[in-house]
Amino acid sequence: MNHHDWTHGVYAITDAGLLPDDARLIACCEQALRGGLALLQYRDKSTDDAKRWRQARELATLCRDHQVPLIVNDDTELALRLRREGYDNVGLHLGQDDGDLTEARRRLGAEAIIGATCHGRLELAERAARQGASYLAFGRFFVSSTKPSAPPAELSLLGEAAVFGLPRVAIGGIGRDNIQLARRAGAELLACVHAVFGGEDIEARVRTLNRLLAGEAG
Ligand SMILES: Cc1ncc(COP(=O)(O)OP(=O)(O)O)c(N)n1
Ligand SMILES: Cc1nc(C(=O)O)sc1CCOP(=O)(O)O
Ligand SMILES: [Mg+2]
Repeated sequence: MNHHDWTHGVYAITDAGLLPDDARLIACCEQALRGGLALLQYRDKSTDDAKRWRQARELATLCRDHQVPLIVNDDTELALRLRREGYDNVGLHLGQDDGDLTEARRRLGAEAIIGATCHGRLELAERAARQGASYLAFGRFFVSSTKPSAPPAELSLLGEAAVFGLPRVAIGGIGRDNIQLARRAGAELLACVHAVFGGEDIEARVRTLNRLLAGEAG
């Protein structure tokens, strides 16, 4: 797939509470894409497979139109099914309990973007890098209303993780007040749910985050 550089910038993650139906999900993601995303993640914890397939496929089409990769959270089978349909812009994000990364890499192929949750632990990052991760996600760094139970991590970890030579994602409470802090600590990708989808005028919200990342005042 021809896509923009996905290794730097705003990484938006969907939330079924904030985007409760297909129309809102697609309209809000389109606004976010217009604001300029490096990556978009489809994160839906429901067990409604038909809905998940329908929504993920629509998002894959939308992202392809914007030349942005769509990352499917948790679900290797769903990512694989989309790639087999020809959506080569689809990747996968795996947490520590979401299945085997080596196996996912084998099944999705060398080109697919596969990210791994590493919480606040360098040994998890080392293992994920060895197993073929494309990026390493650390967090949560700040208070997250989306996932208050996520274990906390120190910003200094981001600098230490440079040793793996993979793009570093910061997640957890990232927004306009702290995005520069996380960037300066070493994160190339700044993952946000609430800061992107938790209010009106999503395109403007993403543009503000991008301006802050570019070092301009928000
Ligand atoms: C970019 C990114 N980083 C971390 C996570 C969290 O993954 P996980 O620990 O599997 O938790 P859930 O998101 O599945 O609740 C993520 N999704 N994306
Ligand atoms: C999905 C997720 N994972 C986290 C982790 O630390 O692993 S924090 C988080 C939620 C991020 O949402 P918000 O930007 O609204 O805080
Ligand atoms: Mg998960």
